[in-house]
Formats: sequence, structure tokens, C-alpha cells
Amino acid sequence: MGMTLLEVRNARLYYATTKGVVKAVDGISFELNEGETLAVVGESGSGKTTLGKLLTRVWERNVSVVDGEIYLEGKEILHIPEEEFRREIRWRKIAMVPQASMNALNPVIRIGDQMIEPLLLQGTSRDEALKMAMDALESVGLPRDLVNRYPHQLSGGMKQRVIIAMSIMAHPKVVILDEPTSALDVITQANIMNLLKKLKWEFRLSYIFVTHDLSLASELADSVAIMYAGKLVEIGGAEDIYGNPSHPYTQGLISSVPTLRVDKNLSFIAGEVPSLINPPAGCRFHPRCPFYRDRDYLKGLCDAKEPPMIELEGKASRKHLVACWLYK
Ligand SMILES: Nc1ncnc2c1ncn2[C@@H]1O[C@H](COP(=O)(O)OP(=O)(O)OP(=O)(O)O)[C@@H](O)[C@H]1O
Repeated sequence: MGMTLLEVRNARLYYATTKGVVKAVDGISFELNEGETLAVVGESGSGKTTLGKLLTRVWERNVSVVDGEIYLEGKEILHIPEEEFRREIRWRKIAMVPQASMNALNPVIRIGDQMIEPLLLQGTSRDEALKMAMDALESVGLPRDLVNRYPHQLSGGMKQRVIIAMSIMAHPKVVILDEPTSALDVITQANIMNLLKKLKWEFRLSYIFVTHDLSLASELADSVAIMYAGKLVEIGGAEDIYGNPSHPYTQGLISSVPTLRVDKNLSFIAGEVPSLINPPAGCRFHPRCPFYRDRDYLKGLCDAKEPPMIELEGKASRKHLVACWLYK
């Protein structure tokens, strides 16, 4: 695996709401290596999309706290001026396929015009930008003259290819894919996954693949990061996370994955993701944790002190880290 491309240190993003401050990403650290696909997995509301927003610096007006450091090839990019980020980083180094973005294409504006807009904003000429758009369409298996068509003429799968083409057209290093196949039928979903694999090799991309679906993640991921209630609870090489899931939340997620081959009862994790306005003290998962419930020595610990990241022995080249008092 390649060198460290992206390093996220203690990143936070909070939203101000009338009910209080939502700590959607609350002190997350991880690294992404060159050529790696890191899947970020968690239930709805765990902060996965917010993490993508932090990395691309695209966020709503009600964001109240942005903190931590993000290094891209050794250069800090979370705190550089917006103008510099727009000119040099967004699309050119880090691009994103936002959740449900294919539905955000304007049906009455030509595909080409929508694709080139971010490039024009960065100062690329119209001719150059159109060429980049057509090259990208070709790379995702669409005809070059699609630039002249309108989104309402395309199927869902084709629209998603257009969005993916947009993300790679300026040859970024990192692409953040937020649920890139949700809302597509299973066949189209499989085609898109194959396309993502092909593009990864062709353009030597690194992916951050955001999904709630552990089995989908397994198709693409070299490494997996598990998010729970704004925190990272476990991260490691895919073989360690799937072969030796260590955080009780990860274990619950894995045993909730339905399988066609084994006839077993689905084991669900009781309860739901807590409010991120007043999250539980200590480990945020403790109110749902079967070990906390059953083992007396964990009382007064998991509900009081935040667990540190503990390194486990793993098989993969990436460190296997878990934030859980069971391992201390
Ligand atoms: N602009 C906003 N203002 C206030 N709260 C927000 C805002 N955007 C997201 N949130 C809240 O932040 C938390 C994390 O949301 P986020 O969308 O990052 O989670 P997620 O894991 O991506 O979930 P999903 O898979 O449903 O998109 C949720 O509680 C959500 O309601």
C-alpha cells in the first residue's frame, strides 16, 4: 500500500440548531493511503456525510464549529483560505460524489454545461473544460456527445455515471463517494461498483466510500472505519474488521448483515443512535452495549470515561484500532 495521502487529526464539525449544538463529527482521526479505499460505515445519523463535508469544505450556514487538522500530501488544508481551497483542492485534489446527487442534476440544463461549471469557476477555459468533461464521460462508459443532452433524457444509472464523471474530470487524488449506489436497482448497482473499481485503477484514485452497508463496503474496501454517534469506534484493514470485529458495535453491525447461505436469525442492535446534542457520557455506545449490560466491572467506566483508541494485533498492514474499554 502507498504512502499517506490524507491525514485527518481530531476533526470536529458541529451544527447550531434551535435545540442545541449537534456534535456530528466529534474528534475523529485517521489516515488514508495512496491507492487505498477506506469505507466509512455506520448507521444513519452517525456523522458519515458530515465527515465528507469536512473533507470537501462544503457545509451549511448553521455550522458552528470546524476544528482539527486535515493534511493532504503533508499540507494542512482545513484552515487555508477558501479561495485557495476552491482553486487548488476542491475537484482537483479532493472530489465528492454527494449522496443522491444524481437527483440534483438540473433537468433542463445540458449535461455538459452542468459538468463544466465548477471548472469554469476555477478559471479553466470553456473549450478545455468541455474536453475534460467529454473525456470523463468516455471513461465512465458514456458517449462524448452526451454533453449536449439533458438529464431528463437519462436513466438513473446513466445520471449516476455523469456524477461520477464529474468527480474524476479534473483528475483528483481522492474521491469521496457518499452512498454512490443507493436508489439504484441491484444490477445497476453492480455495474456502478465495477465502474468504480475500473476508475480506481485507471486514474490511481484513493476512495473514501461512505455507506451504511457493510456488505457493499466489503466489495471495494481495503480498510474500514466504523463510525458511531460522531466518533470513530474501530478502524483497520478489511480482513481484520470482517474477520475479527472487535468493537461491540461493529460486532452487532456484522451480525445484522443478512446472508443467503447461512440460515440464522438476524441479530439486531437494540435501541437507536443517540442524540448528538446530548450524547451519552463515556463511550457513546454504552447504553446499547451488551457487554456493559452484563459485566459489572464496566459500570462506572464505560458510562464515565471516553475509551482511548487501543491497538490490537491484526493481520493487515494497517493498524487495527478499537475504542473500547474491553481491551484495556
Ligand atoms: N445542517 C444541519 N443542521 C443540523 N443538524 C444536522 C445538519 N446536517 C446533519 N445534521 C445532523 O448531524 C447528524 C449527522 O448527520 P450525517 O448526515 O452526517 O449522518 P450520516 O451518518 O451521513 O447519516 P445518513 O446516512 O442518514 O446521511 C445527524 O444527527 C443529523 O441530523
